[in-house]
Amino acid sequence: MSLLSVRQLHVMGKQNHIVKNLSFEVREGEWLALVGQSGSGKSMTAMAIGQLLSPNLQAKGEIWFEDKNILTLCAPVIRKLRGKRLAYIFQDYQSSFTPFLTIGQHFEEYQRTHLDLSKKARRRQAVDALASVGLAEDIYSRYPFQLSGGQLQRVSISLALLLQPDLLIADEPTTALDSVSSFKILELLSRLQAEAGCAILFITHDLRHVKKYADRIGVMKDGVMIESGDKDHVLNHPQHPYTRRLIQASPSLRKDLLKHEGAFG
Ligand SMILES: Nc1ncnc2c1ncn2[C@@H]1O[C@H](COP(=O)(O)OP(=O)(O)OP(=O)(O)O)[C@@H](O)[C@H]1O
Repeated sequence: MSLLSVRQLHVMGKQNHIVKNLSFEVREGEWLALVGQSGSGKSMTAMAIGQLLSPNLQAKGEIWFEDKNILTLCAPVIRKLRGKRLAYIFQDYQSSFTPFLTIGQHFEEYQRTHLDLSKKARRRQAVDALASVGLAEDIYSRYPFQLSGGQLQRVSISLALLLQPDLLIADEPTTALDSVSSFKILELLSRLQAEAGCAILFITHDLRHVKKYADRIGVMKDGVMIESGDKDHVLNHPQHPYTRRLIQASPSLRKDLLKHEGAFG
């Protein structure tokens, strides 16, 4: 069943038309990857979904989250939705943290806004959340600058999943990490998704990252969705020359594509 339905979305600045007539759906519990090279409008699409666009940009169209058109919601309602049902993790996770607050204080802030729990229960919940992403209890008292990039991104995942959202929007969450940490973060996301049953809208410019985890893929170019479908279908039978070029840019994917075309072409 469809959880999020983006219909004829346009994102515009004063001088530029960034996202053009974009329509797609995210189904309950699925992993949908939005791919495309830098500047194709993936992040602006993600930001429009949570009404997080900067004030100089305007979104037009419809973004249905269950029975609500997000683009018509007022600020307090969208804030509530964003905290509870819809969560984000970003490539630039460092800036999601306040440098002078400990990790525990970040949890506290989030929990006080959205939950009614005792101090003891809040601490227990935070420590359990940290454990679920493989982090020990002592992280709770540390400051963000005392953690590695991989550890900090794990903390932001545990915060994002704390309220068991229905949709997690992950905007290039591994781009700033080395390849070992990236792999671990993707494995972690995949495990947590299976446990929590939430849907993931995963934004990346790297098709290799989606090969293993995504259910479906949407390919964006210059603000337009040029191709979408089941992951295996898109990767093995790309219809658009641009999708083909993206696949060919990765040696392992290119090999698979050639194998398929050899077998079926
Ligand atoms: N505040 C803004 N005002 C005007 N244009 C903007 C603004 N923010 C982004 N853009 C432009 O929108 C276009 C799409 O940017 P977006 O960040 O969505 O691309 P992307 O596909 O996510 O790329 P990347 O993979 O590099 O993150 C770019 O040309 C960018 O310069």
